[in-house]
Amino acid sequence: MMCSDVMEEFHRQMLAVVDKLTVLFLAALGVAGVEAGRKIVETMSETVTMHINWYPKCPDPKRTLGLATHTDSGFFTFLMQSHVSGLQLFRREPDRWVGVPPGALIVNIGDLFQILTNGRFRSTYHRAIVNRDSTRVSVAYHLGPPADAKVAPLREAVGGGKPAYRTVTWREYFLVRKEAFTTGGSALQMVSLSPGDHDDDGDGADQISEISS
Ligand SMILES: O=C(O)CCC(=O)C(=O)O
Ligand SMILES: [Fe+2]
Repeated sequence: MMCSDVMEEFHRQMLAVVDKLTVLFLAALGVAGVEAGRKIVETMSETVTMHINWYPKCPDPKRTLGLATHTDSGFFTFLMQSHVSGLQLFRREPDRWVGVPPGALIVNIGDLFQILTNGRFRSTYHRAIVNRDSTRVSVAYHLGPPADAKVAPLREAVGGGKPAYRTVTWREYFLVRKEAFTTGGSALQMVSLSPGDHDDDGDGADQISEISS
């Protein structure tokens, strides 16, 4: 079997999982009917990118990172990793880094899904550390909308309240993230409709990186 065949088969299988999972996420938010959910899922899986990350071993792992602290910007990411651990998730109360057991299949919520669900599902800060003795491989399957599709909080997620975020396209949101990256701010706060109210939208990756594991 050629590599492209394997990737296509993987993609086909992943879309089936995405379909099931998204319908469940949306049902939890009260999006009426499977059909309405399916429509959103279709938009959701229009931009798929797959990253294969390879982390070389490092003689002094404390002095570097394999992948710096970030949230994924799209809707969500499925992350598979080899038997070598390295992925860490940022958790609050108390602020700390939590290691993910090797071999676990991770589903990371991205920023656009946080916007779509009006903050009911929250994106996760994560990073990858390197290993002294072993190289590590991970496969990230990122899902997002077409670059110019408008993403706004779903009516069902807003309920009787107010939308917490303004409408953005992914293309536009990339620029906001770039600005946040250079200023050390939080991109989600920058598209928030009431910035002061979202303290848990993150302090920006720079500050979080300071917190030791
Ligand atoms: O290698 C990992 O475990 C993390 C990869 C990741 O966060 C990404 O590709 O966005
Ligand atoms: Fe990531």
